Amino acid sequence: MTATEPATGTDLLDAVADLGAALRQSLEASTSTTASAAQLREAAAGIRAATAPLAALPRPYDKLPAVDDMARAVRVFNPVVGVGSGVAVPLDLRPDPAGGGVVARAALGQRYEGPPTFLHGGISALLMDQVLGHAAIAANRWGMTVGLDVRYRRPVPLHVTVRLAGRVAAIDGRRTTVVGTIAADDAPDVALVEATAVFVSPSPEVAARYFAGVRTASGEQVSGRVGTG
Ligand SMILES: CCCCCCCCCCCCCCCC(=O)SCCNC(=O)CCNC(=O)[C@H](O)C(C)(C)COP(=O)(O)OP(=O)(O)OC[C@H]1O[C@@H](n2cnc3c(N)ncnc32)[C@H](O)[C@@H]1OP(=O)(O)O
Repeated sequence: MTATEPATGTDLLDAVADLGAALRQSLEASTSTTASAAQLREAAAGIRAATAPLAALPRPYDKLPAVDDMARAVRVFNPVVGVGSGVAVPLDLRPDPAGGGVVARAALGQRYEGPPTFLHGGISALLMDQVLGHAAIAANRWGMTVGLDVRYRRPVPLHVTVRLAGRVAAIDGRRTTVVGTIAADDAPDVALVEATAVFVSPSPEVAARYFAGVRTASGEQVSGRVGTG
């Protein structure tokens, strides 16, 4: 393929993922380097120069990326699971083979630091919101978060593989209650973080109002089957 040909499905997705990985490497390096002021300025100039051509081709925020796949809950720029996102881990959530729910493993880097050497508590909450949301979707219960309760039992160490898991605990009308944990992968029964979230499926009228203007890349309306991730 030449540079002037439009990128197609897989090629575009590969490129989105490649740029996402480069952005994450850049963020991780920028938060864990001892480079001099001159080296930092040189890096900043290079990043700005690389960004300019992207910024010149903006996508309206109510038009979904061409490589999103709403039917499979794939959102490439989601800030937790999106392969194209610089801020995402990205978590690779899978069905939990132990039964019910979803699970992911990840070692979290310096860019998510809160207390020195430990994960920021707000990041734990973000990760749990997403993990529990996917557990709801895995049970065919998509909804928007209306409540998220997070208990921090022990700090989550950086650079150590942790296990993030969630499973549906209760269903009541449009409400789905989901519970989950973050734990060291080698001690999965000792929760460092415990979370409970309530997701509510918007009524059709509310969903239509919220998402009426949202379109897929090919111009189809996604109202009523849109996700929030
Ligand atoms: C097809 C798949 C595509 C997938 C695609 C990929 C997606 C992949 C990502 C997934 C993972 C995302 C994870 C991040 C998810 C966010 O980040 S969501 C963003 C943050 N949340 C919000 O902005 C939600 C704000 N809240 C609202 O807009 C409205 O409350 C809602 C949720 C639309 C509900 O409004 P509504 O439809 O008018 O419902 P309403 O009648 O008020 O309440 C319905 C029921 O829920 C109850 N309820 C309401 N609030 C609460 C509450 N706080 N506590 C308990 N119960 C409550 C009500 O009491 C009522 O109960 P009943 O009376 O029926 O017994």
